[in-house]
Amino acid sequence: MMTIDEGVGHDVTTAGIIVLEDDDAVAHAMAAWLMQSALDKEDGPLVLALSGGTTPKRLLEVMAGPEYVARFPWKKCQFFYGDERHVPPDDPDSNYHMSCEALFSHVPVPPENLHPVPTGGSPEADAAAYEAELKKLYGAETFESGRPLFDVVMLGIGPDGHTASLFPRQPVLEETRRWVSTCVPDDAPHVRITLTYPAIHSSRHVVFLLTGSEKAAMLKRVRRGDDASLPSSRVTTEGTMTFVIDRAAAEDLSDER
Ligand SMILES: O=C(O)[C@H](O)[C@@H](O)[C@H](O)[C@H](O)COP(=O)(O)O
Repeated sequence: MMTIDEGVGHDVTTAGIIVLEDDDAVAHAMAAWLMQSALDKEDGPLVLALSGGTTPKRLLEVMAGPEYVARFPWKKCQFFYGDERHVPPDDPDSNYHMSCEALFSHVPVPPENLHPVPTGGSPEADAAAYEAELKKLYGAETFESGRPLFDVVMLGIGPDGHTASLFPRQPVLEETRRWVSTCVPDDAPHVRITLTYPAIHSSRHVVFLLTGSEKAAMLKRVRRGDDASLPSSRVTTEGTMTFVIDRAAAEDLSDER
């Protein structure tokens, strides 16, 4: 798989940051990199964990464009979700719903390549079912280092420093065994189902997508890495971690680059 800076056509700094002009540039660069990675992959499908949120939505919309409909190897890609709200799949708050509206209802992806988080049972049972689905794909009950579950895990960062549905102060942050867990945020609606830190760790690439000046201060805090109460700052991967951001989100990082 090509490195992200080759794919995006910009240098990644030693700190693992790529700064592009604006949210549109971020979306287009990520879409191009994902397509090339999927085309290049020879040893099985490209396995993605998608994120909810506004920046990924723009990326998915770009991937619904004619060039991607025609050239993206849809059959070669397995689409999972980093987290989900425990709501029906047609709920406006569902990440699956958002991804279908933005992308999947417009492209020739085989339905069996879409892996929405189940939300029809209890949150605990649905989390366990999603974990079982991931274990089936992986072909083992425990992670082996050097054999990542995901090719790419896409993440955002929320205003309280959460990522996926790993929210501050929640027990899920201490999970070491489960791959998928529930999370009940203090002040966000809906029970969530989320990948845990160990599942995110089993990846070739973790990519944080951040755009807009409202992300700048939190990004600086996360990048400082000295505040373990911010869930985003505790994400690790056995592969590479890259922040693909726009100028506005980068405005507080001048001392880092
Ligand atoms: O919303 C979700 O489904 C994700 O759980 C969440 O982690 C999201 O990625 C961040 O809150 C950033 O969201 P924005 O990109 O919309 O700011």
